[in-house]
Amino acid sequence: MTANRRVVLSSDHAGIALRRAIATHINALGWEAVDIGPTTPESTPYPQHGAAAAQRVASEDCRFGVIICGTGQGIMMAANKVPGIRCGVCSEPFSARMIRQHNDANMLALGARVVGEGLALAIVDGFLSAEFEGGRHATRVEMIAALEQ
Ligand SMILES: O=C(CO)[C@H](O)[C@H](O)COP(=O)(O)O
Repeated sequence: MTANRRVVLSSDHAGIALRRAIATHINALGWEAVDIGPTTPESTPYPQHGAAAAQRVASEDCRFGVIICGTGQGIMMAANKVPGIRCGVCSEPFSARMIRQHNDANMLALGARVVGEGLALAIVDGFLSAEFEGGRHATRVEMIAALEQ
């Protein structure tokens, strides 16, 4: 499958079960889940996993990323340190649609200790089905990019 249908998935130890459920769901939707782990349940620091997934998106090897830790917050913070990444934490589908439509987000962060599996899948659906609207929002996204200089 081409890079523009690939979704990289990563998590810390808190997000392993949810990550696997999301990978299965993403594949069933016709995207290709690129699950970069971790696979074992030992405690593992979220910054390295957020950064690893973010690099796959920033390098355009994958179109989107979905990253998971206990709250989604720490792994989101790490991912957003990688130039070109726009990642938001979402706990409901409306925000997941809006970060695509208005913010052109390329990564979604979820909290495995915040949302259950059913809600998480609905959030992923919202994120993957929405399109960036451009227009006035493009100017604002360009302003975010300028902050990276
Ligand atoms: O949510 C997180 C970061 O934002 C982490 O998953 C959480 O801090 C891990 O905690 P613990 O080491 O107690 O499992």
